[in-house]
Amino acid sequence: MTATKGLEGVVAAQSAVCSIIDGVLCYRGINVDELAENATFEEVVYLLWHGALPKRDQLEAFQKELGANAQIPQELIESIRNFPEGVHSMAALRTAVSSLALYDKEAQEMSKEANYRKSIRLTAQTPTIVAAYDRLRKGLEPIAPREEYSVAKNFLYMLSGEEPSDTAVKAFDTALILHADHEFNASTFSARVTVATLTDIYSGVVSAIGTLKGPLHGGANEAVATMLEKIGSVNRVVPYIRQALDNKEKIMGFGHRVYKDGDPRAKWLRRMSKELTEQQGKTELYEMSVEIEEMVTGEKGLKPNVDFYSASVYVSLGLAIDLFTPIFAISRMSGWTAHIMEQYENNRLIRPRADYIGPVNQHFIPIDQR
Ligand SMILES: CC(=O)SCCNC(=O)CCNC(=O)[C@H](O)C(C)(C)COP(=O)(O)OP(=O)(O)OC[C@H]1O[C@@H](n2cnc3c(N)ncnc32)[C@H](O)[C@@H]1OP(=O)(O)O
Ligand SMILES: O=C([O-])CC(=O)C(=O)O
Repeated sequence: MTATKGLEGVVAAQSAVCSIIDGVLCYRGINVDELAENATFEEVVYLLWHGALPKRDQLEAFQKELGANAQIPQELIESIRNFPEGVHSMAALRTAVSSLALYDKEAQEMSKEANYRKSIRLTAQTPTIVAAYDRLRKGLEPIAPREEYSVAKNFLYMLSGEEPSDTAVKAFDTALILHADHEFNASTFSARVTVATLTDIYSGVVSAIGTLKGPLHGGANEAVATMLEKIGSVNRVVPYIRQALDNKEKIMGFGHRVYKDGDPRAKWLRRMSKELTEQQGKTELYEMSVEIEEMVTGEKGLKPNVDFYSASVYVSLGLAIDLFTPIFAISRMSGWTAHIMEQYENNRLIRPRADYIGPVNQHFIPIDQR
């Protein structure tokens, strides 16, 4: 048995949720470019879960359902209030989402209908958790979600308590669409491996959150923002990137396991980054990003992935850097749950083999003879 390192190119299962074929990303067969241009995040979530876009009345009912399920239990708010100071934002999210299961009477209920209801609650409550966490750590009281607001508007509203601008809501909504699903990425795969044991949906999404946290995956958007902060100005880009490349360091936000010719989501975020940084008078952020792209693509042939320009988009929206990966999770919760429901529908335990390379024919040696 020989192993394929990192399972590169291995087709692990069939799925009808999301495809990447010849560098084109589709959700349920619809090009993500069309969705980013025309859809709302709620329509995309419906599409991922139901396999087709909602009709008007279905969408209205769906939006209502999400709005009505966005509240989180007061016990959870008190628990987040008591989290130790300075904990990692993704550790906080992982624990908080895991705790949701403790207050959900249906947590262990495995019917298709119950898993759908839990997917609604998870997708509606995750933004509320992230906003509550951000306010509580600042010594502020959480702001209750408004039932009539979209997921994007509600989240921005719950962070500040102020009505977000239409531009901010639109940009954030598009970012949520672009991050919603991505075939068998690492976090989705861990969710599927987890639930393939027929454990509950909460266990699946908690595995996924832990996986998304890493800097080679979702954690890269925070790492990009930290790099932009460290670089500080356009004229420092070349020496900074030069040194990083010479030291064989990875430049965060570049490269991809599947896309070798560029991530189709990056062009959207690049455009949004240009527009928003101009509006916010933070054009240097965009200029630095473009300069980094030119250098990394020019020297290494590596193209920006979804995490690269999302960093300057989120900075322009005034979001705290360590919320960037939790924001990714807010969106990806829809994809994780779509995949989990698909896995339950046609389940088989996921259990590959290892190519053993350790010692053989070893024997137990009594402790005083070792
Ligand atoms: C939402 C997402 O998860 S998108 C990805 C987010 N992650 C990042 O942006 C982190 C930076 N990028 C990377 O680490 C990688 O490109 C990954 C993890 C995305 C893909 O990894 P893999 O498919 O395993 O590629 P791998 O890490 O083997 O890279 C292949 C070669 O390109 C180089 N390389 C890949 N990405 C980068 C990078 N960002 N900067 C510098 N060099 C890189 C590697 O060093 C390696 O070079 P070598 O062959 O000389 O050793
Ligand atoms: O697919 C991947 O490997 C990572 C990625 O881009 C995503 O999860 O959006």
